[in-house]
Amino acid sequence: MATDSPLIIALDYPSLDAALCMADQLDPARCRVKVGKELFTRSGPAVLEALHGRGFEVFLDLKFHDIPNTVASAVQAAAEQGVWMVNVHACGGRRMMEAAAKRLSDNKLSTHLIAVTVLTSMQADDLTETGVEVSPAEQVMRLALLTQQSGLNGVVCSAQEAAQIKAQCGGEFLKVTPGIRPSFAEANDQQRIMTPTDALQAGSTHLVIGRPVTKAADPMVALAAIEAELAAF
Ligand SMILES: O=C(O)c1cc(=O)[nH]c(=O)n1[C@@H]1O[C@H](COP(=O)(O)O)[C@@H](O)[C@H]1O
Repeated sequence: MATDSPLIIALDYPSLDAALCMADQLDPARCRVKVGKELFTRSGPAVLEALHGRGFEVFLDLKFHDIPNTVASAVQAAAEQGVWMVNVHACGGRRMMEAAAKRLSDNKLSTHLIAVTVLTSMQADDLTETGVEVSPAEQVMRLALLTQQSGLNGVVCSAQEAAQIKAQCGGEFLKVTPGIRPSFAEANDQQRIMTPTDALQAGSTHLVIGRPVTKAADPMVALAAIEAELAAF
């Protein structure tokens, strides 16, 4: 089922049962869901079948980063399982991203392909330790432009960088932003955060939200509070 909601709920659970227990409380008309490394490593493609069977559009977040042929083949495998979106790491470089995008278009696969720029858990000193001497905002912009030139549909970035990416890459280029923290939620391990409304105002096209909903005392109350905030936007 297609939805025009910007919300993507991260199903970061250690088992298929736990993930489906959450999914069964969600409405595919009101959000998409994200399957990440922990859940996919434990449950495999069965989780994709189960979520598709419930009508959800799925973002398969495995952040591929490898040589071009390996990443292109992994992206093709994901798309052939019908996922709505899949991602790679932009720091894998132009040839890796171009190979992945070409593999999708050669096979007429319409899955959205996006690239992670700088993880929302990172700050300037984390980048410095990896040899990147520019600020997170500069590095995100550099990788966003590279991603666009490589033919991908958008990036994962923090909402703090969404406005600049919108200005340079345009409104159609997807800005998928994790690190979303409603005022009632803790930051946890996220560093570059923003509230849902501020994120949309800044130009985010999709908001990835995990623990503020999934670890809330009542996940549905937390989700309703976020939806109410966005409805007023
Ligand atoms: O690619 C992602 O989805 C991602 C990229 C990034 O830079 N930061 C980030 O937090 N994520 C994912 O977004 C989700 C955020 O979850 P919460 O911090 O619980 O809201 C997690 O599943 C992360 O793996």
